[in-house]
Amino acid sequence: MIYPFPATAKKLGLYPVVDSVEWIARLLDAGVRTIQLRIKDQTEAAVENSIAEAVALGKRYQARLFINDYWRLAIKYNAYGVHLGQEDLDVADLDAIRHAGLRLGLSTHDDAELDRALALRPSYIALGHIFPTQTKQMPSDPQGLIELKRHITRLGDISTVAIGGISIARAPEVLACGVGSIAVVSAITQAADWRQATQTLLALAEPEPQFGTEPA
Ligand SMILES: Cc1ncc(COP(=O)(O)OP(=O)(O)O)c(N)n1
Ligand SMILES: Cc1nc(C(=O)O)sc1CCOP(=O)(O)O
Ligand SMILES: [Mg+2]
Repeated sequence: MIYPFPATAKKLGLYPVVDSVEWIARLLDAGVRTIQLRIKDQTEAAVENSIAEAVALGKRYQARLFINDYWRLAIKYNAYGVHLGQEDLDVADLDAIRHAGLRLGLSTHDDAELDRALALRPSYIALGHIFPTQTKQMPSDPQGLIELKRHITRLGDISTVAIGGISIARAPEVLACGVGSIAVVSAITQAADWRQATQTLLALAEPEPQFGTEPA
């Protein structure tokens, strides 16, 4: 029997994905309460301090801080959660993450990946990439809104996150598909005015109330 990962809010709201502790600090201060530290292709030694600081900030702001990829360090510093992609799944120790009580978010890009993710009973499922993105080279085509809606319908009560090419202009149509969260990189980090962009996206995404009111 596969035991589920701890639940998170069904609607995680605005979910910025950023590559530094500086971004984590400024976005938590701006009111963001779901966020991911995504540092790519470094040694564990090189990212350890950043992960420790990000987790401490997440706790100080009572935010949902997910660590991308570096699941061992996420366990070591007791992060709120870990985000893993399909390739990460081939090497990560999911039992260790589950036993440590961390939430797990999983990337998916098509029905086969969705089947695999569902079987693992994660805390949320990310659906990407919805639109073309300049932030990451993607091996697949964008899924678009019709596929997003189909996946959301299939996923029912599971917490869902849409990612990939989501701008302020496109956020309303993505949210209208019923997804619980919009994950964004460039819409905030490349914005002419990141504070204004963050406030606009926070208002659009309307997250649920914070800790204490969500499922254990
Ligand atoms: C919320 C969210 N969704 C998808 C991803 C992508 O994760 P992954 O497929 O593991 O790719 P990398 O981010 O590791 O390049 C994500 N990070 N966050
Ligand atoms: C990190 C990442 N993962 C994706 C996926 O589809 O799995 S798309 C993506 C990049 C998203 O950046 P932006 O908001 O700038 O398009
Ligand atoms: Mg990954």
